[in-house]
Amino acid sequence: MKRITVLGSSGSIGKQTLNIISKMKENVCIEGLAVGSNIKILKSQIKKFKPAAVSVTSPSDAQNLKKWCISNNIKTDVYKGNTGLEKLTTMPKADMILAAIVGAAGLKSIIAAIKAKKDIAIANKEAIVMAGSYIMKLAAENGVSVLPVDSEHSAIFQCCTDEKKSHIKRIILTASGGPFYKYDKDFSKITVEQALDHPTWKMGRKITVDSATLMNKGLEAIEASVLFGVSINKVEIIIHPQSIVHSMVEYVDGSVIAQLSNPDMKLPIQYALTYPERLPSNIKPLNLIELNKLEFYNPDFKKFPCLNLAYYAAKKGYTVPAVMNAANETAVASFLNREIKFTDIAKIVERTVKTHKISKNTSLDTFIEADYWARHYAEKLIDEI
Ligand SMILES: NC(=O)C1=CN([C@@H]2O[C@H](COP(=O)(O)OP(=O)(O)OC[C@H]3O[C@@H](n4cnc5c(N)ncnc54)[C@H](OP(=O)(O)O)[C@@H]3O)[C@@H](O)[C@H]2O)C=CC1
Ligand SMILES: CC(=O)[C@@H](O)[C@H](O)COP(=O)(O)O
Ligand SMILES: [Mn+2]
Repeated sequence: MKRITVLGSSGSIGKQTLNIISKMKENVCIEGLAVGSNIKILKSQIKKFKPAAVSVTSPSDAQNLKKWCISNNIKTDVYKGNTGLEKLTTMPKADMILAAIVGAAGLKSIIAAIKAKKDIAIANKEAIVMAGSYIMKLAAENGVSVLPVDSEHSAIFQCCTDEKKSHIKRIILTASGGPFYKYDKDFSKITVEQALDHPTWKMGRKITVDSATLMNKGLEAIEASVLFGVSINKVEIIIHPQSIVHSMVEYVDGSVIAQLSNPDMKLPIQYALTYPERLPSNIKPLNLIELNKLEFYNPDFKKFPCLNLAYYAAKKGYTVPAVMNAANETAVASFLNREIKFTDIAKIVERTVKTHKISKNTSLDTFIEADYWARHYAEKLIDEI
């Protein structure tokens, strides 16, 4: 029996993870759950999964939840704040942490989990972009596996089993293109509702906006380079509107290996949970005849400047990806609050990245300081708009 702690259990990935686990009771069970402030969803998850402990952000939420557990005769411990999140993450009985907190907010819990020698199923791509080199080094030192949950990276992982890195010629990362790939109207007038209308995936709000700007694919290119130890120059992006081919790996002999399925995050989540086993799943079987055609196009780097920014950040390295990520998180939150235009997102990220003075120190504190600086700088730019 594998014992899993799910960080971000009230989110899109978190809820799908619990859905899968509820159908795999003989193989996997829940040890801990963490949310930010969505106590309503957490209460229903506590009732169903009876975790040993949970964690929430605010002290008052934690206090009320403790009372609720006592009055419902539930023996779940309740932790609070960042220290509570780390305590939950390092609970001795957990075998694996599923990291699905959105944004840099998830970084410290991932570090704590690795130090406690927990395997990581990682959805939280922002943490990898921010401090990927540090995370991977720490994982290697602690003998910890970092298993991808992101659909493209799960695909690449499945296309790479038992292959030498030197055999990889390039990674071909597929992108749906988001809602605006063929959009020919004024991008500055794009509304929040339009940006949240993703053509193939139903996800949290932040990643959905990233898919619309194609920053998601930029983050994923960096994520692929870090997770698979491959130069960013070997990571290429290709638009594939059907989201059936989740990514491909081309080898030096010209062989290209791809992983296909209908778009459903339950598959990569389940694979990360059960790896190296494969268990049956209830995802819709792939019917290529019914699908009829799979299309592939070049990405438009002019229309989607975030793609260029991500490659620029990856090539500069050191603190630049952390700065780009933090500026993007700040700008996307501001767009979602209807404070800035869709096109301001890339502008704010670019100005923040280009103003930043790179630090070549690779300590965790350096990445955290770069993230902090970038958030403040981006906020200043937003105030000036
Ligand atoms: N959704 C998807 O299909 C995919 C997502 N990913 C990645 O997975 C991650 C999660 O995405 P998604 O599930 O869509 O996001 P959601 O916005 O749906 O969920 C985010 C989760 O993070 C929690 N959270 C946010 N801040 C904190 C905090 N400070 N402390 C504790 N918990 C916090 C939220 O809790 P609360 O609800 O209480 O605020 C919620 O449970 C992202 O990094 C995303 O890029 C990758 C591939 C696919
Ligand atoms: C499901 C998943 O992995 C997302 O990251 C997805 O890739 C988003 O779609 P885009 O290809 O539009 O960014
Ligand atoms: Mn993805």
